[in-house]
Amino acid sequence: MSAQIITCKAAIAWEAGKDLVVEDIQVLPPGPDEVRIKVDYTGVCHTDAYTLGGHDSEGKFPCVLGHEGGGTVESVGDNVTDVKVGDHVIPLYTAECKDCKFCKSGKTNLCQAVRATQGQGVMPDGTVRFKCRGQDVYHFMGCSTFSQYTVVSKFSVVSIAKEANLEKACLLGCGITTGYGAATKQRYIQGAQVAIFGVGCVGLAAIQGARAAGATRIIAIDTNSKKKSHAIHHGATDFINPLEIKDKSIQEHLVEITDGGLDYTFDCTGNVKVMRSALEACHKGWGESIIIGVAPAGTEIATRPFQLVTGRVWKGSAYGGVKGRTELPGIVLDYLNKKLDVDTFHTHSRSLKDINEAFHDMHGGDCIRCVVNMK
Ligand SMILES: NC(=O)C1=CN([C@@H]2O[C@H](COP(=O)(O)OP(=O)(O)OC[C@H]3O[C@@H](n4cnc5c(N)ncnc54)[C@H](OP(=O)(O)O)[C@@H]3O)[C@@H](O)[C@H]2O)C=CC1
Ligand SMILES: N[C@@H](CCC(=O)N[C@@H](CSC=O)C(=O)NCC(=O)O)C(=O)O
Ligand SMILES: [Zn+2]
Ligand SMILES: [Zn+2]
Repeated sequence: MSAQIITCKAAIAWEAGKDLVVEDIQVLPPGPDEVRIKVDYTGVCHTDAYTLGGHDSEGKFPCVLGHEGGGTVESVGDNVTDVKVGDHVIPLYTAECKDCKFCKSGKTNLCQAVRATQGQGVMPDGTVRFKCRGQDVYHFMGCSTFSQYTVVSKFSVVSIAKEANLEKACLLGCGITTGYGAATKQRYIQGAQVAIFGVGCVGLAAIQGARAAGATRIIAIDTNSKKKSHAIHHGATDFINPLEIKDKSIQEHLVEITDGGLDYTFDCTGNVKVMRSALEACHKGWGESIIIGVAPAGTEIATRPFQLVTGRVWKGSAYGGVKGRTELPGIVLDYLNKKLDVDTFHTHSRSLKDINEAFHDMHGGDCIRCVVNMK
């Protein structure tokens, strides 16, 4: 029997800068290369707030935000073979087609098969699967997990072990995998001195990745001293609140205490001034700074070119460099085998009707991740 339109609840972002509105939405059946998912849980990431705040140059409204979900496959299109009805799945905002130039390069996880339409808020055929009050509603990051049901491309979803609790595993859809992957994928991190700027969900996961990969000194830097205990729990050896450093910049302080600078630094704030500090805290000749944070539209990074001439490297990472369909099931197994701590990132819970409170939680200073129960 072919799939029908589903009417369910979703949190609609009608316009930038306004609260989400939870109301009925119609979710169309999946196309031949698509998967319809019953979303069980979703995290709320800083990037959702960034787009809702009007800072995303790709932001399209009205839309269904959310990209850190876990759910169950409800129906699949005729050409879908890798996931089946009833599977537990994670939607992937970084798709993996396994066939494009990017996927086949072996150099990047940035599959381009659906990226152009994803950025326009539509499915690969150029149309949407959401309607509300008779109006088309855009998709977001190819996931739109703030709806009880969503439709994604078959390249943007992966099945995971059913033993993994989706209330926790949903966080592997973005924040944890992003930080953990970005650190573990650095080639020479074993024995390295590392600094992580911003220790929210992404930064804490980067600390955990650096520890797992054998970094010997891991310096956590955050303007919120309440993050210190979380940072130490995940493996930081030092915690610095940059607001407490007087008479010198944080990068000067870091260069001093590390005998010339860090081997690796990670920006997990999205603040372009912090990105500069992170680059300039790197060791001359070889230090590498990885930008993970997403900066507001219109902002730009700056440093003296001499910083790069003298051997520091500035680069970036999306979704931790992880290829979702190939690698995420193994990361979920690491979680199940207790090699990766996921549970302690889940500090707050909300129901769908209270989803706006999850955004307030995020800015409250004591929240790592708020998980929304979509039932
Ligand atoms: N590249 C990618 O694939 C991804 C990027 N991101 C981006 O990564 C960034 C981090 O995300 P997330 O962990 O969810 O965000 P959080 O807001 O949870 O964490 C950021 C942390 O940085 C702190 N901070 C703010 N300003 C400074 C500063 N000047 N110096 C040091 N610390 C500071 C914040 O403190 P306070 O709480 O006081 O504000 C907070 O503790 C965001 O920009 C997000 O959009 C997220 C996921 C994937
Ligand atoms: N749309 C923005 C850029 C937003 C961005 O950089 N997104 C990250 C993921 S953030 C997750 O929480 C990312 O993966 N970027 C790579 C990509 O292909 O989008 C803009 O237009 O600036
Ligand atoms: Zn995110
Ligand atoms: Zn691809």
